Amino acid sequence: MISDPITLDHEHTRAEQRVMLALLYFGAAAMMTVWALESYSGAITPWDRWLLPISAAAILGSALLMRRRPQWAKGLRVLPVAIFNLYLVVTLLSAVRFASGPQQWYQTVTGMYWVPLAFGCAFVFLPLRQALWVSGTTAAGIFGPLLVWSARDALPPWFDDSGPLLPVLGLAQATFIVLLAAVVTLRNNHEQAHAHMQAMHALARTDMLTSLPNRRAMVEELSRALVTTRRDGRPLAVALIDVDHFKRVNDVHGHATGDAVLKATGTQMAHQLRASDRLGRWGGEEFLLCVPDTEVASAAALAERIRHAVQTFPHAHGAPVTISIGLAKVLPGDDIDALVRRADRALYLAKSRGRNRVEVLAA
Ligand SMILES: Nc1nc2c(ncn2[C@@H]2O[C@H](COP(=O)(O)OP(=O)(O)OP(=O)(O)O)[C@@H](O)[C@H]2O)c(=O)[nH]1
Repeated sequence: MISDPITLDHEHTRAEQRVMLALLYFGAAAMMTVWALESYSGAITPWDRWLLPISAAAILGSALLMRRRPQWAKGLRVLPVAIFNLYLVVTLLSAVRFASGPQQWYQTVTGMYWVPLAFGCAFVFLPLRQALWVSGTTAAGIFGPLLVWSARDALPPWFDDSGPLLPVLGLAQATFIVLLAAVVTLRNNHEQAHAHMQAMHALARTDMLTSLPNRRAMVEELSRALVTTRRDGRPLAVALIDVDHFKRVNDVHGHATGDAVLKATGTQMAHQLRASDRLGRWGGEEFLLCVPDTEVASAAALAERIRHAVQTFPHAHGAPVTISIGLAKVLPGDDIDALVRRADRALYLAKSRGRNRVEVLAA
């Protein structure tokens, strides 16, 4: 059976949450690995010795908080992104300004390597507008001071001597932000189109008046049920259900009352079913019920329950409404037409034997 959109959405959110948490654990572990490598090789700066593990711990902490409070997780996502981006701005600018010799070069270059990752995190964790804002702020936080220092000749000599490093780096990072925004926009468009298609698919298979599956959906249901029955040799019963003297309801009480009766009858019948049974509007005042995995005797008992529920329902127009039900079981070699035709023959019997009854076609 196809999962309903709410279940699918819930599963999607849970899967997304799992990926986000895995990324945060991985990120914290990567930061601690960098810390260990740099500490071991002596390339670590005095501030990174503390800032790096503190930031990693803060990211891990926010991951654990998101796990503990899944209902806040969406709002909390900005936290690890802000921690990482802030750490990167501080450590990079400090390296340019306060580190010296090879340590300064190493910390600046590796810092620049991590900047695209900061943008990437923003676009993975946050909605598009927020991601653009965070990335823009991060880029401004890094390149703003670098530009000012460049204008004042306060940058390390190798920065300007080795070529137009600052504008090229800035352009590369800006291009990366544009690329990420484009990818996310394309993905959002794709998701919207997909959701729209799902809605259209559901609409095309739903009867507007009763909100039950329509004939198209029931034909699909029947063909699925027939495939399963043929494959597993499981029983299958199908019932055609027709409202008795429905023309009279329309003629006496009006078309609007007729519509209300069809709606209420559909709802009453649906209340009697198990999750695996499928009821749909076959057309006009006729409904079709597909009862998989059920012997015809049990299906007849279900049909009787449905008939009784409809008969006893107190309609707003004050008169009882009854239904006739024709039931048939699947036979070897049956296709949809053959099966429904036998249910229709059984329905004809129910009508001709006085209505408000269930008839089963033996073969
Ligand atoms: N209000 C309303 N009436 C509908 C709808 N679809 C079909 N009908 C009416 O249902 C009536 C069916 O009438 P008949 O086929 O003569 O059957 P019946 O009066 O129920 O008689 P039996 O089936 O022999 O018991 C027709 O008058 C249709 O116009 C609908 O969506 N709304």
